[in-house]
Amino acid sequence: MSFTLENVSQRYITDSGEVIHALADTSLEVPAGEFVCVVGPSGCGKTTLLRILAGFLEPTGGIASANGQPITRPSWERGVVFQQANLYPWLTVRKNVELGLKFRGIDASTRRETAEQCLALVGLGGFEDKKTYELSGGMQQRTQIARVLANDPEIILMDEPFGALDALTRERLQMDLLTIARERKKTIFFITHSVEEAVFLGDRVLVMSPRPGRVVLDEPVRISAQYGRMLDGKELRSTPEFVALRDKISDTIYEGQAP
Ligand SMILES: Nc1ncnc2c1ncn2[C@@H]1O[C@H](COP(=O)(O)OP(=O)(O)OP(=O)(O)O)[C@@H](O)[C@H]1O
Repeated sequence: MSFTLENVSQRYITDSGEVIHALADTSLEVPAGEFVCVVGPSGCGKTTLLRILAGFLEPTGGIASANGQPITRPSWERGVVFQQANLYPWLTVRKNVELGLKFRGIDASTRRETAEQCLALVGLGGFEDKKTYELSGGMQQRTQIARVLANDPEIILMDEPFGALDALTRERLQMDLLTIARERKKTIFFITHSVEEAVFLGDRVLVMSPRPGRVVLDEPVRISAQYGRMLDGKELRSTPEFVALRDKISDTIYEGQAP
């Protein structure tokens, strides 16, 4: 599923009446199956953009569409993964993953089978009957990803999903996410504060300016697609292409900041 933004902008009005211009006119076309990473300084409107795409927020200007249809509400076709897993602690891992399917009225045996498949896909086969508080942070994040995958969304919107994880767990999850994105042909919109993560994962990296945010660099990347099967993560991060892209993107972010 593709998505587009046509002159999308966002102004918030705070409780004290202040108008915050969070997002300037932003236009973007993302074809089905593309992995787009978004980086930019804190407060530049990345999460605002994700909330608009998720259908949590109607933009104050412009139109956001998925497959040509205006986005007006949340939909299971657009799954959202947050920095915190937000799992239900009183439910097992399996029941957490089944929840969206249950809300959609899917029968119990299909739910069970789908949950098992998705948990196996994120490397949590055998953990189905654990309570979520028995899991590590990385395993909770895997469960959250399985919960989204269970709905088989065509677009996955991810807001710093690995930001709270230690470096090793983060790298493992990055590799697994790349495999899932390729095998399941998902369109992914991935927000991160890490330029390295963006270059590693993305087919394309968008850099946003400080508030009001707009896209100041739209860079094709495809490092993992090019080298992913030949090199391990560490080797890949030291290729000249990787280093050059990382520096270009970092420089663009820093150039946009006030001195
Ligand atoms: N509901 C709201 N009401 C008022 N202002 C808001 C609201 N939500 C966000 N903002 C403001 O809009 C701007 C953009 O916020 P947003 O969360 O989209 O940025 P971000 O790039 O995701 O930031 P970060 O990288 O720190 O998570 C910020 O200045 C924020 O304070």
